Amino acid sequence: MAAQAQLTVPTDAELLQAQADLWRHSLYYMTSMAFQCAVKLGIPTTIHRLGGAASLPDLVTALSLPPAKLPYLRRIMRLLATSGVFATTDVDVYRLTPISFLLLDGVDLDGHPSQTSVVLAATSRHCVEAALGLTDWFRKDVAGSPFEDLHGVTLFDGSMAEAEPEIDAVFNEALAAHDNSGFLAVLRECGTLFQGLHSLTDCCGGDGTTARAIVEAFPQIKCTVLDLPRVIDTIPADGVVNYVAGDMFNLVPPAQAVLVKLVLHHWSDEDCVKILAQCKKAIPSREDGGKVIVIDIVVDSSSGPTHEAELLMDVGMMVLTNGRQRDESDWGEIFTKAGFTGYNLVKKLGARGVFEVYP
Ligand SMILES: C[S@@+](CC[C@H](N)C(=O)[O-])C[C@H]1O[C@@H](n2cnc3c(N)ncnc32)[C@H](O)[C@@H]1O
Repeated sequence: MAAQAQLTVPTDAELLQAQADLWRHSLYYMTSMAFQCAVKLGIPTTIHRLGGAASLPDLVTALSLPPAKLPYLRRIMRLLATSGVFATTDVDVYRLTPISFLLLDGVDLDGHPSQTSVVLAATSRHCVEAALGLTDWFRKDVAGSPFEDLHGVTLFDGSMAEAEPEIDAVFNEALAAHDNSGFLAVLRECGTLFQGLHSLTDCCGGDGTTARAIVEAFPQIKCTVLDLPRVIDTIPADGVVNYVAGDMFNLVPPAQAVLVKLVLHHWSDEDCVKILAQCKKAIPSREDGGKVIVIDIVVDSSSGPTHEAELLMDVGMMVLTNGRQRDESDWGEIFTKAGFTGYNLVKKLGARGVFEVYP
């Protein structure tokens, strides 16, 4: 008979704590919904307009809520303060934290655009219903994500624009806010990556926001943006950036460096290898200064509280797309398979890693 591992039954204290943890895990979505509610009510922007701190009666008045809702608002705000969305020092007075600073409408935070649309998209009925479909999806032999399986459309490929233009607009706004967030910090913290470059192709560069920021900081760099025709055809020529319509799986316009920012986490490993192989064809040898700059999430178990966010983003990718978040060794493997000789993880900024990858 196989030896049985000795079963240690948890103590009363451990089981009582476990029950509280079980409530927390089962009710995490209440935090997401309270967060969505605060964003939809405009609480961060209202606190900002009220001078950076607001009492509950101030909020009720400024938001034109029925006075009878004050005790309920207190309960939502208490939860969100415990989660770090707001800070509270005096009883019933709430202040902004870095999280709520990211949710201000019409306030320029120097390269950190408002993430309101990210919250609205991530907590939308479409995403929540896709996540509710995970169990069915696991039991079915289907290739697409739970989102595709449930809604019959793929995010960001144009198919949702036809089926549901309103929600497609919310998702596209969220994608732009997410992808544009923090790039000026990359230029400030990792500027040496771009110094000395004479040309750069931003692969999947969308409307050119990133490329224009690069040219503004490094005017000697001739920037080209590659994106699909349906994106490029809507961009007016600006005389700053060269816009090329095409398919990265076929050809990436040649340059000394290629930037691939927040693209690869949307794709499978096999597709990442194909995309990076095209990027490699676009650049000169390492001796001639050729390189690919990859900016993407790097899962890192030593990154403290950010690690949980990295894992949530990974499962989020699984529910919504065919992509995934990767740790450094996953990235290294993909770079090698695509034919690169080495890489340097130049810096980790929040959950994002900035890689220099050498041909
Ligand atoms: C996640 S966004 C990229 C974000 C952008 N790099 C940034 O940081 O702002 C994905 C972009 O890839 C483009 N795209 C998708 N498939 C493509 C393909 N096969 N060739 C070129 N661009 C593609 C989409 O049109 C979209 O603009």
